[in-house]
Amino acid sequence: MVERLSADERRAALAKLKGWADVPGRDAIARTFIFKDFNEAFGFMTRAALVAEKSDHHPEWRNVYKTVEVVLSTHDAGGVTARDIALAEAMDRIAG
Ligand SMILES: C[C@H](O)[C@H](O)[C@H]1CNC2=NC(N)=NC(=O)C2=N1
Repeated sequence: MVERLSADERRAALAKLKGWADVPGRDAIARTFIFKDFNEAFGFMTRAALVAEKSDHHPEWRNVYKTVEVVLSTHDAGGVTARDIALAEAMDRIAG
């Protein structure tokens, strides 16, 4: 059973990530990615989806043209866990 991060652990994790922030009123983190065009945005989502599937940990995301809004939280734990941080790191790497 993966455990929710404490507030301190989450703050430290956010400091390591690029452009992720707490979601007000919810135990989740979010980042909005803006790409050159839809092709780049969807390519990002395709690569991130493969990582999500491989790690069995999936994002909540919304894509409008070149923008991808991502929210990460571990549903089974009811909040942010190490799995969310790992997926956020992977997304940051994919987005470059
Ligand atoms: C059965 C499957 O392993 C679980 O439902 C996984 C799938 N992907 C998941 N993704 C996220 N974000 N949180 C989960 O708790 C979760 N659980």
